[in-house]
Amino acid sequence: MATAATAVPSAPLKSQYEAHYDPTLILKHPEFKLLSDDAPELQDKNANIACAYNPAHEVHLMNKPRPKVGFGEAVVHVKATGICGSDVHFWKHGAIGPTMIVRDETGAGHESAGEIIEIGEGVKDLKVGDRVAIEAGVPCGQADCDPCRTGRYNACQRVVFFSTPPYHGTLTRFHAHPAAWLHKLPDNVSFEEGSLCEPLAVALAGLERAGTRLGDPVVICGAGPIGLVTLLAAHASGCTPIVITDLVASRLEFAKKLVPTVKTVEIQREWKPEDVAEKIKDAAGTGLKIALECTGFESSIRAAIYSLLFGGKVFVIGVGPTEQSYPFGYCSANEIDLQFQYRYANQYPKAIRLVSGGLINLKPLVTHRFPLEQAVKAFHVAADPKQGAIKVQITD
Ligand SMILES: NC(=O)c1ccc[n+]([C@@H]2O[C@H](COP(=O)([O-])OP(=O)(O)OC[C@H]3O[C@@H](n4cnc5c(N)ncnc54)[C@H](O)[C@@H]3O)[C@@H](O)[C@H]2O)c1
Ligand SMILES: OC[C@H](O)C(O)[C@@H](O)CO
Ligand SMILES: [Zn+2]
Ligand SMILES: [Zn+2]
Repeated sequence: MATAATAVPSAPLKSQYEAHYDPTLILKHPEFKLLSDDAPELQDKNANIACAYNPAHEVHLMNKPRPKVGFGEAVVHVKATGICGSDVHFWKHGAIGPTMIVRDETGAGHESAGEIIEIGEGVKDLKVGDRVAIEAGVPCGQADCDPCRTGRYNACQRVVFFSTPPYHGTLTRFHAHPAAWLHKLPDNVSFEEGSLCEPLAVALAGLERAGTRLGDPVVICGAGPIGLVTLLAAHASGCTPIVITDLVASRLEFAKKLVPTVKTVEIQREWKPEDVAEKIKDAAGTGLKIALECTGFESSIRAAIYSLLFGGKVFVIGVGPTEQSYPFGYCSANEIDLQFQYRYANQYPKAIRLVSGGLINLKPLVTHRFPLEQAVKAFHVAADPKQGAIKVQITD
């Protein structure tokens, strides 16, 4: 497989930033403006409408200049974008961890797919009209970058991850992207499914690094979108039995509809992790080898630790607070491995093959759809637990 280092076009890094990715250039651009509810741009299908959040915890539509295609790039008409929990988190809380901080207007969205409408010089494998999934993280691909050189490009320190501050996201009508990070969609994979390949890529990266195998008994902690795509992927890869936990009954019911054989554990907040672990073990009916942790909460990670056999592995996909504590003595005496996932590398082609080949059906995950002009409404639905949304999609 080609590594990131060979796949990235050889345009100088600085010019890539200058061309499209420097948010200060976009914000200072005369065409950039926030849109009122009656703005004429909302009626104009050529306007590059985007959805943005800011440090005042507002979410609104903005108009961005239409991107010009650069060397090795394509302009994509974005047709479908899913709202990720991190989009909502950036809007509501203004930061994720100590480094990703919303300091200005920041365009949302990194789960997108669309149609190519313009091709830049030097692009050989794609053409106008191609349908593509957008891999939102664009690593530097430079020879002096060890993660890029060795194919673990999710660790690239110079990555431009669209929608993570300071970079605007792909929840916009027109988006210029390096062609090397666009993945062609087969005819039987819809734009919505293409956009859902992003959370699927997270789950696949987790399963790959967790080392799950055919017949492995596993528990998935948390039945949010990430837990649910992890469930679909674990099921497709032959894990059995699969137990899934959540605090919310409706999410477990959703999991059961996706994979009827899954065993569910509805956790009560007052239960101690050791008690949760007993319920998980009871539900499994057999010793568990791997926990795929999809909440990031300490109590859930602790429960996962206690639920496994000697030599088991807790694989943490969830993102939690900067500091947490774990039962060291228990992990040590029971050889429990603890492992983590940060985004993904080399997963999009696999995700697309799995969807196209019929092994993973992502369609049922979409519970709500809104047109681009109503993206703000979509954000409010995604952020309100009472609405029962799993994946909110914005289409154009
Ligand atoms: N590693 C990565 O690269 C990566 C990428 C995307 C998302 N994530 C993280 O994955 C996690 C899940 O994302 P999501 O979009 O599904 O979030 P979500 O908040 O929609 O879902 C989390 C689910 O966990 C449940 N939950 C909370 N506490 C629990 C507990 N103690 N036990 C069992 N279930 C519990 C919630 O009820 C909810 O249904 C988040 O932490 C997110 O930041 C990580
Ligand atoms: O799916 C990718 C994740 O949402 C991102 O890593 C985000 O959480 C921070 O940039
Ligand atoms: Zn995300
Ligand atoms: Zn790099």
